[in-house]
Amino acid sequence: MPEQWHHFRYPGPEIGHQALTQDEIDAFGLDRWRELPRAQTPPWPDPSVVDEVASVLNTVPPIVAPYEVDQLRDRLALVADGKAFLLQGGDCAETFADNTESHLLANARTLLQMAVVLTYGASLPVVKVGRVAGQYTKPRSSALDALGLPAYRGDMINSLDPDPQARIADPQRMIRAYANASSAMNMLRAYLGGGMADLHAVHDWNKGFVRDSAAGQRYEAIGREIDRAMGFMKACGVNDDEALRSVTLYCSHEALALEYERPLTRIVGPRAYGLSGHFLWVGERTRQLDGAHIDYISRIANPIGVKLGPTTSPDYAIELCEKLNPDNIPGRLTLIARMGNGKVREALPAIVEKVTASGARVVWQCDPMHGNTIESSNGYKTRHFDRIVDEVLGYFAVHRDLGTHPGGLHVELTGEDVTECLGGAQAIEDADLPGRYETACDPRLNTQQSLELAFLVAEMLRG
Ligand SMILES: O=C[C@H](O)[C@H](O)COP(=O)(O)O
Ligand SMILES: C=C(OP(=O)(O)O)C(=O)O
Repeated sequence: MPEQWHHFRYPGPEIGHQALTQDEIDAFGLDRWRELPRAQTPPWPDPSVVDEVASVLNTVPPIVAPYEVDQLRDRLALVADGKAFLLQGGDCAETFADNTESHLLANARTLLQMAVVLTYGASLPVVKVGRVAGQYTKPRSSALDALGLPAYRGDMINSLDPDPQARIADPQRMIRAYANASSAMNMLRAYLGGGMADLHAVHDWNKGFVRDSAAGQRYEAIGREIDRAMGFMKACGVNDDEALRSVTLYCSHEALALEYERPLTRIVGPRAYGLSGHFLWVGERTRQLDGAHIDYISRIANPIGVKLGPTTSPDYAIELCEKLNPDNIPGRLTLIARMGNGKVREALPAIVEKVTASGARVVWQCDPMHGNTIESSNGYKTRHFDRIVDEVLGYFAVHRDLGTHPGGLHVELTGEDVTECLGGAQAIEDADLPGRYETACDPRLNTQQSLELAFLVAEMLRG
């Protein structure tokens, strides 16, 4: 492993305790993005307020710790090597109003249930990453919404309220986003390390409206098998395995508002870490090779991801690997295919083939959501479960044909009983969408649909 990737373990030089000269700081190039072309820049009305906010964010304690970031990169290295699976999911757009204990726990429970289904079904360790504690920005296709108002760009930037004043980008929202992200992470760490994720409690995650569904019943059956296996282990004298009692849930979000990311980036020892989250990704609309976002993520030590839409060329993917992972560190780079079910079978193979032939060690991940967005007959932005499943099937088929590891799944989901995506065992139809359509941006899978998908993926991994 190259020297600069050696782990940075506590106790080591602590954040903020290093006396670096300005030249030494500049050498990290963390502000180079400011001179580069940039898509989806938040329309801040007054740059001086952005600077004031940055000076606050510069000194706050970070949301995650460098050693956790290193640990996630190591776990993702196992995924790159085909020895683990990456499950990433959560809200499309987190909101301040929904940053509640019940919402966070519902989402975490859904991820835990999916992870149990995958771990049990596929006998593979599952690395769990939430779209949580920072997923407060959204890239938009258009600067104006259907009402002609400035588009909602995520709670970190403006408000969802359909009011011209509320839609003005407000830099102070970055401080609220930071506060909400820190409290979310604080609560999740406490619950997941403190008994909620104990495998002895698998049945407790299967709550009310899910328990009675077909997916919930199937899950209960796995829960009973796990109970039996734990009883067996106990009888054998294996009683207190920490791995069965707590779970590490890493947090992730799109690195879109660089005015937020930069002050939360800290130089620790020989490297810079983006400490707003463990895993940061760059989206389909901001992945220009010479653009600001790719430059920023190239300079931090975090595990990072880039979304790849159907127009991605194999050459672009190679250049991306060279730029973002020149040392070819496994676990550093995740390539997230979001091609659409109609395109994945034709667009993905050449990319996987070329990247594999180059020797680049990446994590492959499938986002079956973002290429499958449609408008329902009654005007809702939605996705059909069948198309989501079909993209996952296509993605697995591509990897099976090429002998590569279909390393992970990236989905927008919620632990609430929403009606945002069509289909699934509940057979949600257009007319059902208004019932509980609560997302601030894109439609999410509800818990039952999420579990159904997890069962399908587990079967494919086993196969
Ligand atoms: O979540 C992803 C994007 O922000 C979203 O799909 C863009 O949505 P829009 O096309 O409604 O702007
Ligand atoms: C905007 C997103 O995805 P994409 O960049 O793939 O459209 C997202 O994942 O929130």
